[in-house]
Amino acid sequence: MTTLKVELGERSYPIFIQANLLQQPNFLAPFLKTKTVVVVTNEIVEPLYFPLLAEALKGCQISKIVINDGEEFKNLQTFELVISELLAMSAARDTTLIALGGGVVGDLTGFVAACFQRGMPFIQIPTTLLSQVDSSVGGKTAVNHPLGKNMIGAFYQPQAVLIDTNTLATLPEREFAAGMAEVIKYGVIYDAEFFEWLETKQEQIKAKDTDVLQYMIGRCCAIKAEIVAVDERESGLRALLNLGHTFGHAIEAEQGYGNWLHGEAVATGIVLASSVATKMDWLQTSEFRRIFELITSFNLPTSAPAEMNYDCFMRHMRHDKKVQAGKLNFVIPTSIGAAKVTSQISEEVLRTVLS
Ligand SMILES: NC(=O)c1ccc[n+]([C@@H]2O[C@H](COP(=O)([O-])OP(=O)(O)OC[C@H]3O[C@@H](n4cnc5c(N)ncnc54)[C@H](O)[C@@H]3O)[C@@H](O)[C@H]2O)c1
Ligand SMILES: O=C(O)C(=O)C[C@@H](O)[C@H](O)[C@H](O)COP(=O)(O)O
Ligand SMILES: [Zn+2]
Repeated sequence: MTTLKVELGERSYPIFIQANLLQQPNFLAPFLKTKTVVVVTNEIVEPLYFPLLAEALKGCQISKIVINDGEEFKNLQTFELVISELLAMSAARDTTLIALGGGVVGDLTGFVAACFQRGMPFIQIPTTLLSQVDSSVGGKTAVNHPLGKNMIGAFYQPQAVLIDTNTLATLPEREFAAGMAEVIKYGVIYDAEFFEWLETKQEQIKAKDTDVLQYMIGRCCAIKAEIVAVDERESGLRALLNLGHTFGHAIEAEQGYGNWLHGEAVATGIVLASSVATKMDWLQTSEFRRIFELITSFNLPTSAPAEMNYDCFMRHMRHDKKVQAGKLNFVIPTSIGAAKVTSQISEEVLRTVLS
């Protein structure tokens, strides 16, 4: 078992990572305020993992809310639907919400928890690689708006993050690869040694070696916990976690949140940001190549949809949350293991990279 902690004073919480965690007796009990629990999940995950969770919650009064599957359902309509179901079942402020699923279920459930009666406790049980390494940790909760990704949300931390790596056994390969984009991100922005480790462990990662996955997920959660503890609300350091997202979110919004997966858009965004960095002479070409090669080795896309030109990107990117005083800020790698946030990118370079 890997145990980590997100240090946020009285809002601190643990992260547990273990194969078969869902089958450990009483693994949830310490984090429940009362014995009334509502599990939010989706139509794909529910038949796979709700029965195990229900077994672990024996003795509690359990209800479940099953939402539609897909990023296009991470919106205000689903938010309202979940709130209405909570009201219909007379959920109260001390009911615990449990998010069982990927980042869509986690982000939406967290936002519901932040808003329902102005805040109720929630627990993250992430079941995709992406949600285990990134979205379940750190308290960014949100839904999308047609005009912009994660435009409506709150910073709201869970009571605990409980990761059963065995759930990855049923995850489609394309979804696993999408999660690898966020994994690679941590190496690029923060940890050169981890990036090198990823380069050498590609085969074991693809083979889903249990120990290798446990270490990889643990390292990502540890980096994220460290960053969030320093800068919970993204006034500085935390913005680095947004590497690739300014371009990536533009791709997702342009596609109407279908077609491209979040991780795929982020992978392409990382390549675009790295390309900007080399053109501005901030990143060596040899390092650009290593980033590009690691991303392509997991079959992730590296170029934006052909129909998206500079103007199209700019139209979406003006809604980016890192806009300050009307200026767009980009996260740009400066070497493997380090990145900076800057608005000082020439229009010419941006036009070249986005054309
Ligand atoms: N809050 C944050 O800090 C943060 C960080 C990164 C990403 N995100 C958000 O996370 C979302 C992406 O998350 P995601 O990649 O997990 O997508 P997702 O939640 O859509 O899950 C991907 C697919 O896998 C299915 N699935 C989930 N677990 C499964 C399992 N164990 N076996 C089989 N199928 C399974 C889902 O039903 C879905 O079809 C995006 O909305 C993104 O914006 C948030
Ligand atoms: O936790 C963070 O901070 C991140 O930026 C992690 C990202 O991987 C994630 O996709 C996040 O939801 C993006 O946040 P946003 O503020 O750009 O909507
Ligand atoms: Zn992301």
